[in-house]
Amino acid sequence: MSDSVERLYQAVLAARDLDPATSRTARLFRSGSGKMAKKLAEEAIEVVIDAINGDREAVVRESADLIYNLTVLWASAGVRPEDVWQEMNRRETLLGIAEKLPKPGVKVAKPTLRPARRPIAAIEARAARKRH
Ligand SMILES: N=c1c2ncn([C@@H]3O[C@H](COP(=O)(O)OP(=O)(O)OP(=O)(O)O)[C@@H](O)[C@H]3O)c2ncn1[C@@H]1O[C@H](COP(=O)(O)O)[C@@H](O)[C@H]1O
Repeated sequence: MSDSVERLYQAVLAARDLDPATSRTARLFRSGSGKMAKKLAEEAIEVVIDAINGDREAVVRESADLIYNLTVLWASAGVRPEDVWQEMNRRETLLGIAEKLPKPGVKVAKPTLRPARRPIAAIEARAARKRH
């Protein structure tokens, strides 16, 4: 996924200064971050509505629009996809460590004590007695 988002991000950067008459992206950049944020929010709401309605195909289509509008807003805010991947990696590492630690307030069960094993020497002595 990150590869196609990278390519889309580069395409958005390349379209930023094109003729607004032919490029939706250039139009969005002319309109400013308020309009970009509004488009992103609209697409997010469309995804939510389609998911609630159980329209899987529409969720896929609207998700692609959502990601496009997200990359436009990133480009406008000076955020690069790799900045987001880095943050995701940081969380993955952090949560990966956190998963291994006991959660605060959760009591860790004490290991149950097993009955002591009979000494091996005693077993060997019994085996020796049987042989005689
Ligand atoms: N990936 C996309 C992309 N995804 C979605 N969209 C557009 O965003 C629209 C979704 O918004 P809406 O549903 O609001 O569509 P609308 O009703 O026509 O909305 P308005 O923008 O007219 O208000 C879709 O219909 C697409 O036209 C995209 N527009 C452009 N790109 C890519 O962006 C790059 C630059 O393209 P241009 O903007 O055409 O220069 C190219 O690589 C394109 O492939």
